Amino acid sequence: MAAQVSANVVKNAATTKILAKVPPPAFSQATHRSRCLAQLRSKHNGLEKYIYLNGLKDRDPTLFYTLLYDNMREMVPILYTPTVGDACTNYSHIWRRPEGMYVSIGDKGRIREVLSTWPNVREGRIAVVTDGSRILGLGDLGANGLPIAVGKLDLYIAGAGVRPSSAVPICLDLGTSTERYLNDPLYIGVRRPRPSLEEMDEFMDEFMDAMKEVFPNLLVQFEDFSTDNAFRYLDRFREKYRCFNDDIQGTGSVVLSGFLNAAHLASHASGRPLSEHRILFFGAGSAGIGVAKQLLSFFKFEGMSEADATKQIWTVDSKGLITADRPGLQEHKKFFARTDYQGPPLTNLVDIINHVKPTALLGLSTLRNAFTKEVVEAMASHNPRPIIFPLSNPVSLCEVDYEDAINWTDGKVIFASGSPYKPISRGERTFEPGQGNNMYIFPGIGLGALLAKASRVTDSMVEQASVALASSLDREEREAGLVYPRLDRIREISARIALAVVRAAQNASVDGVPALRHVTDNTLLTYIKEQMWDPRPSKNHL
Ligand SMILES: NC(=O)C1=CN([C@@H]2O[C@H](COP(=O)(O)OP(=O)(O)OC[C@H]3O[C@@H](n4cnc5c(N)ncnc54)[C@H](O)[C@@H]3O)[C@@H](O)[C@H]2O)C=CC1
Ligand SMILES: CC(=O)C(=O)O
Ligand SMILES: [Mg+2]
Repeated sequence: MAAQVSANVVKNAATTKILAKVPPPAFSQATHRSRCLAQLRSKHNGLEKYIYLNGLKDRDPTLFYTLLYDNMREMVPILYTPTVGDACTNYSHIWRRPEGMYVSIGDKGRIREVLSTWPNVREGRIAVVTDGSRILGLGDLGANGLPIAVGKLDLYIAGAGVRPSSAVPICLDLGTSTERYLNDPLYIGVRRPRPSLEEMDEFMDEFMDAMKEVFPNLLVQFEDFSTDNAFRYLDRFREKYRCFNDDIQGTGSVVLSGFLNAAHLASHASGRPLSEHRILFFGAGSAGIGVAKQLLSFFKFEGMSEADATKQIWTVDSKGLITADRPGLQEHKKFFARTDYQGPPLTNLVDIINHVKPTALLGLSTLRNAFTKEVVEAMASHNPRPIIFPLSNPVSLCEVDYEDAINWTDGKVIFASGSPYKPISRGERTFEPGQGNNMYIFPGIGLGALLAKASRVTDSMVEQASVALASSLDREEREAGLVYPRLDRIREISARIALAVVRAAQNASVDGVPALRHVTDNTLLTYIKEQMWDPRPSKNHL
């Protein structure tokens, strides 16, 4: 693309200065892609790589997305977790150019006007919206949270074929409670504490109303709101607008999917039925409780009632095992609070494991190395193949490193982490970790919801997305004992998830394209794939 543009310039202008910008005669796109990869690999750390890629996207978006498409395993950990965490933390310092929209608390009363400044509002299809109050597990980063929205949208573009011009990254700049940013002369956001709940509710009501008016075809993905607000705004808006919360629903869906595959492997080893799985959640925030609620579907698939399914789940927060008799328990923790434990508070994780005897331990706590050797060994003492999913992001907050989990279980662990780990070789064997990250699911949910023109995102759409992901492993991946498919296949997988989401929307009568109801699954899948934007120049751009 750069070569074509420059060639046109040469035709129309005869100045040596412009001629000097023409690529060399032997220029080829293929060589240039290799050159860009070499430049990327020459950078010394993740943040430098992030800055390089960010510049490349600005200079030549088609080249950037082609490279991303062809090098998902290498580039996703830079543009997304873990490195996007560094990018967010340091965003005010590495900022180069506007790459998304800020809607500030000062814009209250004129949000519609602000949103209308976005170019091509009619093309807007997916907005990832964060208020920066809980970016990954890194806390309140305020206006520095924008790169998480940009990174998620890059996954929509590369992983589900959403057109770049349809992607709308938004950071709500509402202040921050992080002193260090308020005192940083380079801080990019408004310098004020976060608003009261009342003021925030007014802002959010106006924002969502304006979004619908300005971007009539948009799906809103709420991302990385602090836990209370994540639940509150999902409840408040889910029936009224086409929206979902990625940390609650996307994470729930992706973990249900990995758990479906993991539970089969574990039950095969133990000989115990699927209905007897016992799941312990370490961390009971928006992600922990969102996943726990979604895992009720696992027991439901085994024919159990919701009440019986709830008994198979235990939750732990910073004060220990969550029991119903704990004074002042937050609303979102009540559903799974245990009523069958009366002893002194259980605060030590090994004691809790020995009490619960879980088959699975899921970490969504933001507590680095919380799954110590003793914890992992306790899990292995109760299970021939313990399921251990340390899901906190980025890697610096992960509950246990893959290598430790392998060593401490003698390779028996069934493992998936939120951020990526590399495979580990032991003699003849190679152990390959799963990545239990909502990045596998939200591109497909978004694509399906858009193509169905769904008026809202139902629980059944989220659940069916999960089932589609779980069943998307190919034979080689199953034989390798994986619980998630490999990232290189994300487009194929997103198309299958989108198919399941369209069907679920139709079954729930929230779809808006009657013609798609009567086509076969094969025809629908072909249609979905045809709609996916492909950055590679030789492909059809729809
Ligand atoms: N893998 C994935 O796809 C996703 C991962 N996450 C990760 O999940 C983590 C949690 O996110 P949220 O639920 O929104 O955060 P949160 O801050 O609301 O929840 C954290 C939970 O961990 C508990 N916790 C903190 N310290 C603890 C300790 N010492 N012992 C026991 N429990 C402790 C807290 O009490 C709270 O219940 C983050 O690191 C986030 O990156 C979130 C969404 C998706
Ligand atoms: C993956 C993700 O959404 C999170 O860590 O918040
Ligand atoms: Mg998130």
